[in-house]
Amino acid sequence: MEEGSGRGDRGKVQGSGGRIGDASPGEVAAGPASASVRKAVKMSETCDFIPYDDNDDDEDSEQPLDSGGSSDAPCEGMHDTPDYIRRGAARLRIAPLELFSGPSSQEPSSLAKGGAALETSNNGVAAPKAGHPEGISSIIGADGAQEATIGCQSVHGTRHIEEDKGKCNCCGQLKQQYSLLLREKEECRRVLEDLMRENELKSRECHEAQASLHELKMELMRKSMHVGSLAFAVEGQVKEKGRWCQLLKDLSEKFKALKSGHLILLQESLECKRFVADATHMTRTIQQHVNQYASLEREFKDLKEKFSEETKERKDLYNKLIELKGNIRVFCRCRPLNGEEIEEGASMAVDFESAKGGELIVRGHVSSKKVFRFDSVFSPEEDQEKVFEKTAPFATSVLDGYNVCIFAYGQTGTGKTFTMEGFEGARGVNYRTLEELFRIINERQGLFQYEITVSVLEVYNEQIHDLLLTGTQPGATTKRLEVRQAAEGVHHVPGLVEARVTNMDEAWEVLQTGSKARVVGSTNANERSSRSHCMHCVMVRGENLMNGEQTKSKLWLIDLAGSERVAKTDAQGERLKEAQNINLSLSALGDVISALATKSQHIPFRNSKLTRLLQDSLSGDSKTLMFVQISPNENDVGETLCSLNFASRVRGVELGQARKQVDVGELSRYKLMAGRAKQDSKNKDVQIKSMEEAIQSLEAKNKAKDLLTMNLQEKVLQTCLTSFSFL
Ligand SMILES: Nc1ncnc2c1ncn2[C@@H]1O[C@H](COP(=O)(O)OP(=O)(O)OP(=O)(O)O)[C@@H](O)[C@H]1O
Repeated sequence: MEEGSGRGDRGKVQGSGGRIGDASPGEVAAGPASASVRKAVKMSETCDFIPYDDNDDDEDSEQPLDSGGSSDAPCEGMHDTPDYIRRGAARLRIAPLELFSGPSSQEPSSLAKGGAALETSNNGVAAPKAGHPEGISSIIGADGAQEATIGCQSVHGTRHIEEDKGKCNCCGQLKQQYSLLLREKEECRRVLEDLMRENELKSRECHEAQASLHELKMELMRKSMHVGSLAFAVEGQVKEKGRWCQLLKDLSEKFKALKSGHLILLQESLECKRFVADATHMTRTIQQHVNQYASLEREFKDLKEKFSEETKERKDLYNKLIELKGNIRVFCRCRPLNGEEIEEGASMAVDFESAKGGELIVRGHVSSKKVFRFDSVFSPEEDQEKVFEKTAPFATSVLDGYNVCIFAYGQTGTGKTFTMEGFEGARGVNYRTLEELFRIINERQGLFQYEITVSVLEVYNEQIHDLLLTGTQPGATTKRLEVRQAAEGVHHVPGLVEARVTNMDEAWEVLQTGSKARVVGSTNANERSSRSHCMHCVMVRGENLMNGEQTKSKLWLIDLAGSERVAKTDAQGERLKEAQNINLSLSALGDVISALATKSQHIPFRNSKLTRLLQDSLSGDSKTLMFVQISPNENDVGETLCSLNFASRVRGVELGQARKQVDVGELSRYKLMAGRAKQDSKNKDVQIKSMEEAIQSLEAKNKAKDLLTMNLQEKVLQTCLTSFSFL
């Protein structure tokens, strides 16, 4: 009983230990064995006889575990059937056979056959070699010993039956054995029941396992699908990754480029920082300069005002100086004896050596001498330059806005044209005055603006001709012009050509054009004598850029016709008429100048074309300079005295006739007059000198201020440039 119980427990333990649900695929193969066991049990329950058939086992073993036939366990799974199941199955089949076939019906051969069947069974299950003792013992184990004993007893019993037929003691034993076997059978049945329960349990477990397997398969399928989708997703992700990798690569390159750009920008930013620092510095500097500029501008404005005031002051002073010297000034110039005169042995009628301080002594006939005093006396040795030194201030007056008239008066051939025009290498007053005008204009550039026009005309036989009209030939009859009064104190000649000139070359070209057109003829008095008044009119329009003051002034440069007396020339007819007209105009000019000098109420400008033309430049605060040209020739002394008398009249100071041989009283009176005149002259000279000094100092001041202004302007300009170039 204990053995059977032990076997049953063992099988139970082993069976429960081998749960299909928990088993590996090899363990799941135990399913067919359980099925065969179940089959065997059912059969034993019905007929208590279980025929052993290897094929059935094989079939069972080959039959899939689950009805769905989805078992993966092949027939070889049988080889993996646990031993306890095989042993239990073998036992269940064999023992009842031996017991129920019993000693009554079974032969020892059948027992042997049973042993052989056992062997076969063992072979079929465990595959040991037939009859191999180790195989049997290994299958049967400890229980096998009992069975063997039973077998032996059966055999022995059989023998006793054969030997001792009818002996009942054996029956008792057999009954005991039988009862034992019955108990064992019961035990086996219980085991079987346990096994069946276990089997059912296992079946349920199997079903559960199948269900779980199915679920697992479904899960697997889902997982597979999921994996597929995941694979698809992964593929997509891989592609995406590739794209991202490419993007990353591109981004890396971009990043590199950006990094290098960043470095460049960093450097640039550093430079910019430096620039900003510089800019800040510059801004401060600019601000300083702007402040400086503002203060300079204020200073400049003040200077401008001061400059304007001082310019006016200078102009007034200069004008006063001119006025002190005389608005009507007379310079006497004597030409040298020409070659012909020297050849003829002509002697000098003019004494320059004994004359001093603008005095001129003319030796008259019968040992008489006449002293003349002029503003300046130029001996034959004094050149054009020396003459112009004293003439130049008039050019300044013109640019200051005063009308000026410079003319040469004298007998034919005394050097009027030479003084006014001169020639190349010895330019006269015309050229030099214009040159001086342009020099001063350039000097005043930036402060004043000037516009210069030049007209050239002649007055011949009391007719005005424009010498700049094209096609004008010497002696040809040109359009007659008239003098018109445009406004109070403004006279002009309508239709007169006014050539605008901007430099000396242009101006000189215009002057030359006019000179060439001048009417030239010959007289008995001189081989080349002009019988017309050649007049150059220079119009100056000026603007003071500091205060906007505008001026309009006129400069007349006149080479008058010869002043010889009609009687001396022996002129007749046309020449006589010319001479009379010349005398008329010159006489009218003398009258006008004389009236101006004596500040007469009536100035007879209308007596001749010449005086009408010169009206603006002879009246008011105009300046007049007369060159009285004389001949040194003793033979011309009469004409010389006439010219000098005329000039003296013009100057308004007539020292009177100097007599060499005069009584003491008369002499004393003349000496007293001369002394007074000298004193007056000296006082005037002192005044003039002090005024000149004042003017010079003012001019120096103005120059310094001009320089300062220009420097300031340059500085401001540089600052602005610097600012702009930085920005
Ligand atoms: N200061 C001088 N020095 C040298 N030569 C002179 C001087 N003055 C005049 N002459 C000469 O005397 C000559 C006559 O001069 P010019 O023709 O200028 O006289 P004029 O008064 O103009 O005569 P006209 O009335 O006929 O025009 C010229 O040859 C000139 O060169």
